[in-house]
Amino acid sequence: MVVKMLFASYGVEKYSEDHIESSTYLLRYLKYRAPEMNESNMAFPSHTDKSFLSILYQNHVSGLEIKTRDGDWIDVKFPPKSFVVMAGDACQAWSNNRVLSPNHRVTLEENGKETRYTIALFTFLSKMVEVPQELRAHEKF
Ligand SMILES: O=C(O)CCC(=O)C(=O)O
Ligand SMILES: [Fe+2]
Repeated sequence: MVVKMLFASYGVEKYSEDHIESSTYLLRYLKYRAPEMNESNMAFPSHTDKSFLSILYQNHVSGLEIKTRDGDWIDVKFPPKSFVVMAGDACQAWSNNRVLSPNHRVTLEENGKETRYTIALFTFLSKMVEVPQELRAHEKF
């Protein structure tokens, strides 16, 4: 569904079925216990995902931050029971840099007591990433 919407928004929906058929999936469960006294609150250092898309679901304990194109770190607010969809490096390559695969990290509240749980579903392409013909011109940065 997300792939269909993404492809449609760039006018290349006709490639979405083929893309979905070539997708593989990895599900990861993450547990972040609250930092102890004098322990770093950087629970997951800054990185980009290598996936095509990353779909995240968290419990009520926040902590995910994303770096914008302007270099500002912003907190990601998950409304209750919602998913966050983030582009990975393969999506940035596929879109010829139109979509940003953002740097992101997880920092926990200094005096927080609660454990953060996340479920992350990563989608990957089982073949070489190919930029659709329609997106090849006008490379965007
Ligand atoms: O726990 C999160 O919200 C992010 C996890 C993450 O960035 C990852 O597993 O690559
Ligand atoms: Fe990540």
